[in-house]
Amino acid sequence: MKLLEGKTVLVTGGSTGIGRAAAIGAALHGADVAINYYTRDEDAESCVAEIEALGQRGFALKGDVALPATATEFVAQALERLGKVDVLVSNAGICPFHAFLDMPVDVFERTQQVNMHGAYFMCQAAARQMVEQGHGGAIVAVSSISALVGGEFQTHYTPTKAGVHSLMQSAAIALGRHGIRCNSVLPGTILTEINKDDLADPEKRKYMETRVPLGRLGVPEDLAGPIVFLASDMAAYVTGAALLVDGGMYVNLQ
Ligand SMILES: NC(=O)C1=CN([C@@H]2O[C@H](COP(=O)(O)OP(=O)(O)OC[C@H]3O[C@@H](n4cnc5c(N)ncnc54)[C@H](O)[C@@H]3O)[C@@H](O)[C@H]2O)C=CC1
Ligand SMILES: C[C@H](O)[C@@H]1OC(=O)[C@H](O)[C@@H]1O
Repeated sequence: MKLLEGKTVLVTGGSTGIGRAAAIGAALHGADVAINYYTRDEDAESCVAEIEALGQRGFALKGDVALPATATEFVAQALERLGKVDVLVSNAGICPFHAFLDMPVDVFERTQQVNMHGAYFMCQAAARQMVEQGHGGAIVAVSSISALVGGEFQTHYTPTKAGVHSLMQSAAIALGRHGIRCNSVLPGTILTEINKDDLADPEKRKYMETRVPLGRLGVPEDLAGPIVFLASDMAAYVTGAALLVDGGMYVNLQ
């Protein structure tokens, strides 16, 4: 069964990793898909090629989510090229691992701007369009297990993920009357570009694997099903919710 037949889905940071898996997952479920991305044109082009190979329409638009204008332009282009906006997957994010005591101000500020401001502007722009269309919609934000637990080298990052989680809760209230549902997924440790260097240390990787009751780290495709589900009408009465997708890592105390 295709869960997103006839829908138009927008994905930020859709060229690699979790965003790409969500974009392809949405296309597999019958959606036309627009992706935003920031670097590496070839990754974005190959993602669009995969979407089109599945028989769906797709396009990629380069832009920095930290800037409000990127959000308005992304939504405007989606409207012009795909006709409407039904779903936003707010996924773009960075995690430049760094110690707390000597955190450079620019690394701290950029992490807030991309992860938190970016999610806010994108969700607001998509929601404005959904309200204008008048037939509801769904927003799925990629938060993190890090919204709930800390990380020594993520003191600038974890508050942004708690912020995204909180944004979905408040937006669910603000947008419920318009039939727009807002939920978040909370991935555990998923093997992507964002943690390639951090997990290059075999000891660290082994340790992270042992934390997961299901016995392995995640792959981007592990997020596709939960994101498609929350975006779809199967989740018609789900809003303000947060879904851990972590192989059980969060509950693994001992
Ligand atoms: N990989 C993991 O273990 C986890 C990742 N996440 C979150 O998942 C999201 C996606 O990350 P991954 O797929 O893991 O890594 P990734 O590095 O493969 O993907 C990040 C995506 O965001 C885009 N991006 C980065 N800065 C941007 C900007 N300023 N404007 C527009 N796009 C920008 C990149 O181009 C890329 O497409 C992030 O929000 C991250 O915080 C959450 C929990 C765990
Ligand atoms: C980038 C990290 O590996 C990843 O980011 C998160 O949000 C997870 O908590 C992991 O630490």
